[in-house]
Amino acid sequence: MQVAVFSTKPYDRRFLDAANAAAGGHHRLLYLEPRLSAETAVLARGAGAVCAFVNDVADAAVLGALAGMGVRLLALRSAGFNNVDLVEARRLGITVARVPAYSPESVAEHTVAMILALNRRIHRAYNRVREGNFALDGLIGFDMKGRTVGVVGTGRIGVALARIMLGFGCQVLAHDPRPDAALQAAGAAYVSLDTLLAASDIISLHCPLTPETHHLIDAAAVARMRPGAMLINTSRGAIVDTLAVIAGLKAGRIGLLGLDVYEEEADLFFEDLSGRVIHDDVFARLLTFPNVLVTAHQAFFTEEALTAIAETTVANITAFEATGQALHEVSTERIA
Ligand SMILES: NC(=O)c1ccc[n+]([C@@H]2O[C@H](COP(=O)([O-])OP(=O)(O)OC[C@H]3O[C@@H](n4cnc5c(N)ncnc54)[C@H](O)[C@@H]3O)[C@@H](O)[C@H]2O)c1
Repeated sequence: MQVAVFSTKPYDRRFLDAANAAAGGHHRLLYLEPRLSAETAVLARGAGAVCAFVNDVADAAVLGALAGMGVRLLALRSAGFNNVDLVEARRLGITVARVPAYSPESVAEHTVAMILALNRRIHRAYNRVREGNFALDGLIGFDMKGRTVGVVGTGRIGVALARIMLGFGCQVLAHDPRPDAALQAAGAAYVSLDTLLAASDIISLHCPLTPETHHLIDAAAVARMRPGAMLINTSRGAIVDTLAVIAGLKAGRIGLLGLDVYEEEADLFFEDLSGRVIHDDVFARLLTFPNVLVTAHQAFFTEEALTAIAETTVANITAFEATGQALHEVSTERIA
């Protein structure tokens, strides 16, 4: 099958080529650097399938253009699918497939890296030592053992993080409309979101971005947090109202903030913009805080995750070509 692969970097090509070759090399993968958008959709002409990533846009206009060119499959190289208009895809007869689970540990372990780096001020210590400043003032952290960690969303990634935190000797509070019995048995306590926000030293977000979770962390949620609490978002940017969080940082309500995702990241992340002026003043303000650590949507970025993403994506395309059904279709009940 001919596949137009949008938003590709050299590493995407390496892993997708290997997965395609291992599966028999059946697909012609046309690698495209641009993001999928209304302007770039035309690049998919001639392809039966489009492969897209987290900041590609598959709204009604894009899907309409793709359907008009004969595209029948949208294969996402991600677990999240908040960037796709599923109702419109179904109406147009475009199957949407994703990679539901590709190494929850990759994201959970990056979350732990952010928690520990912020706690022990590693980002500041690294710069200090390089400049010959070996003073410790301002670098005081806290023992993780005995602290309360609130995990919002205990699916694959949230459970993996919760288990690591239990291993650190933390008390784990969880919030999810579908509690995980095994995690409960392992020692996590399910509570309301308000209780979790009020009782946690560290709050980590692992729910999907949906209309219900959009700006889940808003000014009211920030006001409920413990003064000085740590907030980590490695899920999707728009779960957090960035302006509310900046106000929380300025007020000292949020003591430490770790972001791997940002609500307006599409114009920034995955590109080298080091020689340019950042026009996003909200993002630029975030970078000025000494107690904020930002990584550019890299939580998934491990050998294991990239291998699994590529293999499942190729398997989705192969199955769709053979049977008309992808292995991991975004189920229709998720549309309701
Ligand atoms: N930063 C990265 O590189 C990266 C990589 C992969 C996934 N992600 C993000 O992580 C998210 C979680 O991934 P996953 O594989 O664990 O997904 P998952 O589907 O296994 O788990 C999501 C959990 O969130 C719960 N949930 C839904 N609505 C909720 C709400 N309002 N409050 C609390 N919980 C709620 C669900 O019941 C489910 O248990 C994805 O949706 C994606 O946005 C980020």
